[in-house]
Amino acid sequence: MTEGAALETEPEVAEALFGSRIDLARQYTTSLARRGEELGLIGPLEVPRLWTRHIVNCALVAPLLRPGVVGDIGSGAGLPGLVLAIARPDVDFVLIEPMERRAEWLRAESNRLGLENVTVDRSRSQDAPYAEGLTQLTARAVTALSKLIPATDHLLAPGGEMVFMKGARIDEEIEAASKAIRKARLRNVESIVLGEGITPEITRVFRARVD
Ligand SMILES: C[S@@+](CC[C@H](N)C(=O)[O-])C[C@H]1O[C@@H](n2cnc3c(N)ncnc32)[C@H](O)[C@@H]1O
Repeated sequence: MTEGAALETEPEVAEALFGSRIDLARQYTTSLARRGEELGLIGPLEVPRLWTRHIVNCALVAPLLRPGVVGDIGSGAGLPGLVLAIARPDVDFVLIEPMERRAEWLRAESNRLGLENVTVDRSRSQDAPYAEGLTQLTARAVTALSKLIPATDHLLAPGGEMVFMKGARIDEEIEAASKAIRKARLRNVESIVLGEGITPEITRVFRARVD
């Protein structure tokens, strides 16, 4: 058994989320558990709860993605970008991360895992031009919606979607971002809860569409 598998607390949930890609998810988890703290990617308290709080929590977003190119803003350790790229080999991912050491980790990990659907762009979202536009954007723990929306809306193609993971105060954040939401002309704004009754670490998502 790998260290990643040893950290798994809900094997049946993991298999439902990752299917035949479960071994890749285990390899990534093992690697993050071994090297994440030393590389400053995760705090020491996160290792024992890596699987539930981070891997499963991110993988719950996978069913919301559609074929196309997803930009993951501020991927850091690869959360949610690498987890989603493992769960959804039918979707292409651009991991947009400005910090050199983190971008290096993301490149090395995606190569090691053989993820052909991942490219890494070492830049800030504000400086990352995608002429054809991205289909969807994901982000987790980057910044408040009131700042994240104006820093990312230019990256989306018409009809593209923001799918941002948020904490328990999501509704307050949406309220505080009302001006940014109007300015970016976001439509179908909603807050979604994923994983209820499946895992203790539910995931909250802000989803909205651009015209
Ligand atoms: C707190 S970490 C979260 C990392 C990861 N998403 C997670 O959930 O563990 C925030 C990350 O956002 C990145 N970041 C900050 N500002 C950014 C920007 N303007 N564009 C893209 N990434 C940014 C940081 O370099 C950092 O890796």
